[in-house]
Amino acid sequence: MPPIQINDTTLRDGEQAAGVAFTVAEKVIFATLMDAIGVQELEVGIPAMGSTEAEAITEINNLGLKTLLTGWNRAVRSDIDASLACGLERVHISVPVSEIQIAVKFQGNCQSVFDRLRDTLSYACDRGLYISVGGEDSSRADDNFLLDVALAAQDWGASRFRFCDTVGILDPLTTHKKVQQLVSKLIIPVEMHTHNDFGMATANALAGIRAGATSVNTTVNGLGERAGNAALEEVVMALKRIYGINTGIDTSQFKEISKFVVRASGCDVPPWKAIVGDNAFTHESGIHGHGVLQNPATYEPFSPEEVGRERRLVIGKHTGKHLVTNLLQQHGITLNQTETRSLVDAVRDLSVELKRSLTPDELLNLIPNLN
Ligand SMILES: CC(=O)SCCNC(=O)CCNC(=O)[C@H](O)C(C)(C)COP(=O)(O)OP(=O)(O)OC[C@H]1O[C@@H](n2cnc3c(N)ncnc32)[C@H](O)[C@@H]1OP(=O)(O)O
Ligand SMILES: O=C(O)CCC(=O)C(=O)O
Repeated sequence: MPPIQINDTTLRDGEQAAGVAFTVAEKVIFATLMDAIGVQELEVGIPAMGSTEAEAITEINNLGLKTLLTGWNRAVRSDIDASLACGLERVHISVPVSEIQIAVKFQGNCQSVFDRLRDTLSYACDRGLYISVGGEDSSRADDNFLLDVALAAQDWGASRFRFCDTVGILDPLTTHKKVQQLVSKLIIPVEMHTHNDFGMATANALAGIRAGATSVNTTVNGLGERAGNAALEEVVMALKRIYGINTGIDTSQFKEISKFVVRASGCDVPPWKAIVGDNAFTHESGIHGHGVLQNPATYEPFSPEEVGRERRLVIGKHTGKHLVTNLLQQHGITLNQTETRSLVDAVRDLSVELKRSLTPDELLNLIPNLN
């Protein structure tokens, strides 16, 4: 498969998550962190939103980062002016392509999609900008209409077309079919933009890549509108580990960047969240512990260090004798078989009572001889 470009939109679609509002300083730090780990492109915000957003974008643009910076725009000339005022050299222009979106935005006038696109594309082209075009709600659009819009965008100077599953209604098989059709007819690259309303944002992003898309939108932790977007850490690790595609991104900083976004957004990630969740490399169950103690690959798809994590073995309701014995050995304690079995039973009872795993001290306190 060809190289894949990550175009992270935490600063645009990530921040559109209800209740999230990054400060200028947070946006600048985030962009610097993403640049440092080698993310190729950032959708850096919406210049037309006004002065604070424009200030953040301008400040990031002035840093001279290696990562490419793209501003999000409606098909409106004043939006392009706002992007230019921030010093951006790359703009993304979005047009609605489904019947329902065209109805609410352009009063059902499909010709308006082409007219506005042509107008803003020529306006941006005349100013020497790199232009990406997005088909908002591509997944619910008529396939022929979507293709006509994408071909028109290509003819009028767009350098990339974004396929958007705006309300996250696709599954990977349908995504593959739709994106393959688009890719086969276009010369310009196709970018995937997927939402997680049915929990398939990452899977659909990957399906689009399998179908020939060469760019993909992500957000850190999957932060984004409603149920969020395809998560940076999931897409990059799946590309690397499932398809053998190295994006060149330093994945060892994923946990640190995830923590930064948790703090800046005020949105925590659940313990079971892939890659960055607290439990992603934590083992408690007896059978898993028994396996991991001999060979971690029995229950880990890749090593935690690869994404800035550490393996944790904890004692709890599901723990068996091997894990308990291992922890006791670390404290220089050896029990016979009967004592170990009694201890495992006591661990189960206390875990149920406390409704959590036990600390090492709590485990040691259960040993009769130590009480
Ligand atoms: C699927 C997506 O994520 S799309 C991106 C969504 N992101 C955001 O909306 C976040 C930032 N948005 C904003 O700050 C504001 O919406 C602004 C600055 C862009 C516009 O603000 P306002 O002038 O107050 O308009 P408001 O937000 O109420 O309505 C949106 C307007 O944009 C128009 N519009 C929406 N999409 C497009 C488009 N792709 N091209 C052209 N016009 C569009 C709507 O028809 C409506 O037009 P109207 O002002 O003539 O009625
Ligand atoms: O870029 C576009 O056209 C819209 C992107 C978007 O946020 C979406 O469709 O959910």
